[in-house]
Amino acid sequence: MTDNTAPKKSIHEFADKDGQFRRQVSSFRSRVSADPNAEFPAEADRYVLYITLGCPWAHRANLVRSLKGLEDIIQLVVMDYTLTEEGWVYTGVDGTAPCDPLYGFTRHKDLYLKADPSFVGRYTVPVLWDKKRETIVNNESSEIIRMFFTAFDHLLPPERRESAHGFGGYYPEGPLRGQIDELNDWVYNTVNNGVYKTGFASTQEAYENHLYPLFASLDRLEALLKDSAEGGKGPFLFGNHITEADIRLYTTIARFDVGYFTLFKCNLKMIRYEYPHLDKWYRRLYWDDTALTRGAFKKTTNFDHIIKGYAAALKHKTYPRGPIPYILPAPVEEEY
Ligand SMILES: N[C@@H](CCC(=O)N[C@@H](CS)C(=O)NCC(=O)O)C(=O)O
Repeated sequence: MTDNTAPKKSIHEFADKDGQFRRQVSSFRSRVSADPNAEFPAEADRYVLYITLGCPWAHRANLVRSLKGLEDIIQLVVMDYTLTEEGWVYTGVDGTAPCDPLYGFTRHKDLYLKADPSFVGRYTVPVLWDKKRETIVNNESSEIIRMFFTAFDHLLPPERRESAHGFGGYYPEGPLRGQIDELNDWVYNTVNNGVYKTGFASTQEAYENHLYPLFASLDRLEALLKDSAEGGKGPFLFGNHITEADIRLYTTIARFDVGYFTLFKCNLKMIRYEYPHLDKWYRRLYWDDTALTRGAFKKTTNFDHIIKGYAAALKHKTYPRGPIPYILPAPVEEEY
């Protein structure tokens, strides 16, 4: 039997031998907890979030950190957007950190090896680091955002606590939770990770096998948002409130026209021209600066790092300058 997942010669060789891209399973899976006696209790100035601004998975964590107003509680470290043969590195380019502020490392790899000298695998972002125990708590974005939703709530003003929002929370208890999970599941497989399976495919067959399901899912999301808006349910995926499903979809849609369409050949349709409801949903989130988001979507979206990061990952010598503008203006009231 062929071992499709055998070690690769280059860090930039993303597809396995059969032409398919398979995402590595995250290794550090502990949780920060509100319980003061837990192994990783939620405390101010104890945890550090390591990211690059190009990465959509890291973006999820950065976005929820901002949405929740955890900026003064969880430290943020931003690395260079260029994936090198050594993995993510520190260079200080374009406003990124010159080196790791805790240990002076110049490679992200060294943080993984500090946590576990025997670690083998890809040195991914995001990473949530514990300064006290000097180890990685978790490197799986879907779990980091769930911790951020609730674990630090006792350190936040009452209106920012998940419990204050009842059924309007990001991942509320009750019937909506199952619906969010269900949507997350197909969106992850065909959209969030679907763009990677399409863009990193190294055979025509693998590319096409993921391209069509990706656009079928975008069509499905467009229909869902159209129904929701026309049925008066509200502008978001589950009505009037932003949920985890909006957050997880946003970081992919923000990269679509500027990165996946151009560089990953996900180019059957553009969000801005062919998906009016999806585009309106996206623009509403990005441009919002009300108390609902306090500008968190725009603040955490860096198109320059996204475009340059994807071009570098594919080893392109140039990066695309279009489409201009990177995002269309905020929707006006008549559009709602
Ligand atoms: N399952 C992880 C995936 C994270 C991931 O794959 N991050 C990419 C950047 S977009 C990475 O760090 N890649 C480095 C590499 O592949 O060497 C999560 O959602 O947190």
